[in-house]
Amino acid sequence: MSDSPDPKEQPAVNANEPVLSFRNVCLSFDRNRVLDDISFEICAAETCILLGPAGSGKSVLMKLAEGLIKPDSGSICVFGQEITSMSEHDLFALRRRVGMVFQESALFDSMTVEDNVAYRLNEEGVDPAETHRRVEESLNFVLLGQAISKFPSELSGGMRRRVSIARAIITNPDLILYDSPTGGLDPITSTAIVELVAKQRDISHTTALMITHRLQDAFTLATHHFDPGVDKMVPIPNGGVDEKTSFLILNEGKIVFQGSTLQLTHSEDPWIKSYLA
Ligand SMILES: Nc1ncnc2c1ncn2[C@@H]1O[C@H](COP(=O)(O)OP(=O)(O)OP(=O)(O)O)[C@@H](O)[C@H]1O
Repeated sequence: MSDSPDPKEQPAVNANEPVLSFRNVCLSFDRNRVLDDISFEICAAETCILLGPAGSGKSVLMKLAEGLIKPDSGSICVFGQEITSMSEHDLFALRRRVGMVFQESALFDSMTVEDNVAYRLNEEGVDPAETHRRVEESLNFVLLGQAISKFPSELSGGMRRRVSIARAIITNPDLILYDSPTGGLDPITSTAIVELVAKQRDISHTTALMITHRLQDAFTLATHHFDPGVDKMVPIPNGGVDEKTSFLILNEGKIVFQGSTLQLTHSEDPWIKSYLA
């Protein structure tokens, strides 16, 4: 057992400090530098969209944020706590405050949708009636209440992605890490998933880091709001953008852009212009 305090018992999110921060983070595999001097921060209620060509280091950056791998140098703080030197026990406790949506949904095929979504609550020993209520609430949030008794193999790719989001939000996380939540989905299904990301951002104001390979999804998220009145995502009027959504772009392990949607669309940098073209 560790002497350090249980992160779950600490104050939810201090609005004055970043929820996630990287400072001068470097990582090499076999002398091949895959992340080079990465520094950025995401504050409470902000959504950071992580873009970049294949192999630019997006997934590695997310694995570092989850504490699954350690950097060679630099500092990574989650909820103000340095995680690069944290024990597995403390990381485990800290991850209870983080929702993760993995690239391929990563559902347990032998479990029903209900058991998949309930997984973390069951691990924490939450009362079964309370767990069932929260599973229903999470599944209703992702518009999948009718699938509660099904198995993952009975669901479409888009439905599995919804279940994955329901599983990530059931603990009311303070940070959500979305690793390519629309990867492999057709454009219409992708937009439905982006709508859920917007819904979580605009209703629960959860801090988020989202990798996407699809520029269209990134800009849809940046230019739309979820409107609870009509229960769907709508364009922000007058060509507006969401002020809490920003972009981070990697290329060959380096940050080549960091800033707002408007800064991105007005960038004069030749590489950025050709990447967005
Ligand atoms: N465990 C590993 N061992 C060695 N090299 C690795 C390892 N994981 C990632 N890499 C290398 O690190 C680089 C960045 O990989 P990463 O998966 O982060 O890219 P990415 O931007 O997420 O790509 P994609 O868009 O294709 O998912 C790649 O060159 C990759 O081959």
